[in-house]
Amino acid sequence: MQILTPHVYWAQRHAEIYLRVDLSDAKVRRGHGAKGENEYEFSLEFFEAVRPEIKHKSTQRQVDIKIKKQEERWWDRLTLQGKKPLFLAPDFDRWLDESDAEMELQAKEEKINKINVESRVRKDPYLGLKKGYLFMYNLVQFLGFSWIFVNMTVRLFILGQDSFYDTFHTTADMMYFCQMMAVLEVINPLLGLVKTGFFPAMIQVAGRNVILFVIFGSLEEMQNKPVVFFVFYLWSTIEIFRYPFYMLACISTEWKLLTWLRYSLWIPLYPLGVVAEAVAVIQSLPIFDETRLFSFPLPALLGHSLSFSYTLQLYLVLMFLGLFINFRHLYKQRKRRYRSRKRKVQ
Ligand SMILES: CCCCCCCCCCCCC[C@@H](O)CC(=O)SCCNC(=O)CCNC(=O)[C@H](O)C(C)(C)COP(=O)(O)OP(=O)(O)OC[C@H]1O[C@@H](n2cnc3c(N)ncnc32)[C@H](O)[C@@H]1OP(=O)(O)O
Repeated sequence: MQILTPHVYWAQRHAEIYLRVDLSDAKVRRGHGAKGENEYEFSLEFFEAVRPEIKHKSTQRQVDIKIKKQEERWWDRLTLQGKKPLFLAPDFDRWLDESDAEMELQAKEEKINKINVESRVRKDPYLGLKKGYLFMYNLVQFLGFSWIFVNMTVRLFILGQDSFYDTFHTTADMMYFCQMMAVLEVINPLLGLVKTGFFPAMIQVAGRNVILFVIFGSLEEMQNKPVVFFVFYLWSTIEIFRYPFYMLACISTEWKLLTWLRYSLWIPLYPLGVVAEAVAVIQSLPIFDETRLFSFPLPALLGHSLSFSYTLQLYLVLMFLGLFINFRHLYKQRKRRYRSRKRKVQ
């Protein structure tokens, strides 16, 4: 019995080669070809290296062979030699040109990504609970800061500059409540509930709480100073946009204007806030020196006690370091937000 060469049809993708051998009911080397039952054989020297594992499936009509390329790239032709063997032809049932194959690959990747995201989302049975908790937290903070903002604005319109002097007495309770709640913003990233970095949140919350509880809260002499007005007004101005932005994020909604305000208002407000807080710290230094509040007892040899104002002077340096860290963080968040949105639009 003579050994014949079967017709072989081929097509490729970036990662693999498909061969279709025109033999029906093929067993090893034997099959039913154009010239009847015979022994068939063919050999090909590929354009580039392929992996050793080869998959093949023999059906009543043909033998399908799938070979993986060593390197995932598009080949100019199937064989190393430029001249195509006579028994070889394109498999038009599977044929795709390079750009179509790329599109097919992209569609496959997108499908896989979608399935991955869906399965990840489905895997978290507490997602609804987490979103519900975050939504409620943001709502409460939004209402709290809105109350402070509206109260201060109305009083400013009615009383003018006189309203500067009793900001603390009219709004401090609500500010205490909101800033105590804000401690959750440090805990949330630790629990993996939000993607926020732990340090930026810690700097923000600790920084504000030092001003609120230590400087304003513990020194009555500070409570009727106009600086309280500026600090509270700057804090609440950003928060009445930041919290609704988070609330919408919890229900996968976005308002462009709100997003823009959340990621832009901090540019003037943050440095102004730090300057206002620094003024409050500087104004409190002589009061701490005078009252000796929180002063650190020293051995008699070294003097009476070390005034808390020295700690606050060190804190002033930390404040500007904190400003630098958080300014950089917010700048990166802004860039990330607008870069990823631009990519989605393309
Ligand atoms: C005793 C030790 C003391 C040590 C400290 C010493 C240094 C002190 C220096 C302090 C200086 C502070 C000055 C400051 O008080 C002055 C002012 O505040 S002035 C007013 C202006 N201020 C601002 O604009 C800052 C406002 N604050 C913030 O923006 C945040 O607190 C901050 C942590 C700084 C940044 O926020 P974040 O990292 O969360 O950025 P994103 O908003 O982009 O959020 C990231 C993703 O997480 C999702 N997320 C976050 N939180 C929530 C939430 N509560 N609910 C739902 N989702 C949330 C958010 O949607 C983002 O998700 P995605 O990326 O998918 O969009």
